Amino acid sequence: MDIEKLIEEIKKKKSFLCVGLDVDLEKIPPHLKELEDPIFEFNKAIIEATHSYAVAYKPNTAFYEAYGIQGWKSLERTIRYLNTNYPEIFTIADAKRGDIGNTSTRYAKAFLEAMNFDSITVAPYMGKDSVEPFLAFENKHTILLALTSNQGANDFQLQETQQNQLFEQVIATSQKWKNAERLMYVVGATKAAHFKKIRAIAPHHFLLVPGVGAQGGSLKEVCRFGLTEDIGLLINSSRGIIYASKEKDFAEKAALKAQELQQEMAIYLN
Ligand SMILES: O=c1ccn([C@@H]2O[C@H](COP(=O)(O)O)[C@@H](O)[C@H]2O)c(=O)[nH]1
Repeated sequence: MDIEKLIEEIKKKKSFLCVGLDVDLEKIPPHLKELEDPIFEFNKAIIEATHSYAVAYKPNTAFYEAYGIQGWKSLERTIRYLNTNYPEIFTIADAKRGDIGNTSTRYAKAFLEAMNFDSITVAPYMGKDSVEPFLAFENKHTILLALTSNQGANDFQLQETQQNQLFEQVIATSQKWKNAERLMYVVGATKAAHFKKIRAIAPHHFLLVPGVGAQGGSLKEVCRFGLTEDIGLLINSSRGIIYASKEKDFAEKAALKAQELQQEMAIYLN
């Protein structure tokens, strides 16, 4: 999907919400567990209930890989369902890959070609030649981990180097790489204090922002400096939406949570 289509969808829905599909069989309603593919059935119900409030879906691959071959099958059915029924919705494989170039190409093929996701999250630690194979895929997007939402971001990303903090170098340097126009960045909502600085280095790039909801990040604080003329934000909430209820009304309750966030977003878009 090209970026203009994503922006068009955001404007149409007045939403820059990304719903995280992090399915844990221990948290889904018991009646679904009797079905042949409970993970897919759960996702399908969540997608049907929330798609009018969301412009993106982000399955974190760990939640599927944890169930072996059956998990991969559920992930494949989920992405196929989205691509078939809602091709206007942006899809993110939150896989956090990255390796020597030769191997990165295979990761890129797996998620961007075979599974046909619109984008994939990538770790920047191995540098340019580990990221460029992802950027080579036309009409696809690479979302580089810049400043993550967890406490451990202090260990490396927020370390002062001679000129600035390490995450700032990641953002500044990666913009010089080939096909950097297809680059986005992950920045945690829990790091709202850094958004002004980030926008000074990356004024136009889209930021994927996890950490609203279960991790306590503030949508309002993120929007204060994060929003751009072309919106430039995708705000993810996973547990806060998909586990709003663990009973039979789970999809209904998820829709209410998604709508709540969408309505707040519509205010900031005005
Ligand atoms: O910095 C990061 C990068 C990725 N994530 C992922 O986003 C979701 C957040 O889930 P919630 O349930 O809304 O907390 C999850 O898949 C994380 O692995 C992140 O949280 N922070």
